[in-house]
Amino acid sequence: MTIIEFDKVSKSYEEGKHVIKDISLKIDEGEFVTLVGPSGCGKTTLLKMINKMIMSTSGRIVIRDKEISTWNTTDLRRSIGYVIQQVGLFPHMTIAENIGYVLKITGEDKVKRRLKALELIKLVGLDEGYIDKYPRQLSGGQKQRIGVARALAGDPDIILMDEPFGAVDEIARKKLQDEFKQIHQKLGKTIVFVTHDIHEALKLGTRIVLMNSGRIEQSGTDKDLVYRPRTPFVKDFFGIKGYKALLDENELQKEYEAAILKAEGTK
Ligand SMILES: Nc1ncnc2c1ncn2[C@@H]1O[C@H](COP(=O)(O)OP(=O)(O)OP(=O)(O)O)[C@@H](O)[C@H]1O
Repeated sequence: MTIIEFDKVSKSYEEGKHVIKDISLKIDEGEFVTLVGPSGCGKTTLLKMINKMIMSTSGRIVIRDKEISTWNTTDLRRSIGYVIQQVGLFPHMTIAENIGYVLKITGEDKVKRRLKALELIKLVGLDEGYIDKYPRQLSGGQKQRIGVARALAGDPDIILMDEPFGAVDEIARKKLQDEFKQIHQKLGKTIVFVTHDIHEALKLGTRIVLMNSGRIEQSGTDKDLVYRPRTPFVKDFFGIKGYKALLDENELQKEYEAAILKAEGTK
């Protein structure tokens, strides 16, 4: 069932200069949609229109069967998790308090908030011992995990993520991706995830939406985009990186071993 719908949506920040151009897109419940494309193509603008952080200039946006202008902004935002690159944890609050913040606003008692924080900290792969620490005592990757836990605290059915793993190192990033993919499979939330990283987009998305200058160039599965590109732009964008991303770890290992054997044979 459709949970987010864009119907001929456009956006201009300056008169006559559209950064989103007539986009129509339907996202079903439980989908993991990655928005990918070159810098400035409009990914963040499109994402922020879902929780009313940016208003469209024309067209219709429908969230859970309700036209966006009829949503109370606070209600809408509380029902949608939001994770960005700089998670912005409150420095003077413990991790438990940070995770439980939304629940505090909605009136949950302290015991329930702590139980929820404990459940979520484990879900995002951290030891429960971290619960009484402060953000400054955590690494960048750990802070991102708390950002994810906090976004899940209010049990939203939609989660928006804008380059959430962009600032962490390569190894931590890969681990976060693997774990977050599992969390999605387990919880079945609808995720809209902005990234400029081809590998990340293909690995995480059940559907990948490639944007180009404010339009959708192609939308489909990883195989659709890499093996069946509809335009030269799609083909060029994914290129060899796309093929590599679709090879699984075993195939990559085999490729690597074959390259070594070949190199040794030519010594
Ligand atoms: N508040 C704003 N005022 C004017 N122009 C803006 C504003 N925000 C974004 N833009 C412009 O709109 C276009 C799309 O920006 P957006 O941030 O949505 O792109 P993006 O694909 O997310 O880029 P990136 O990958 O670099 O973050 C860009 O040309 C940008 O300069």
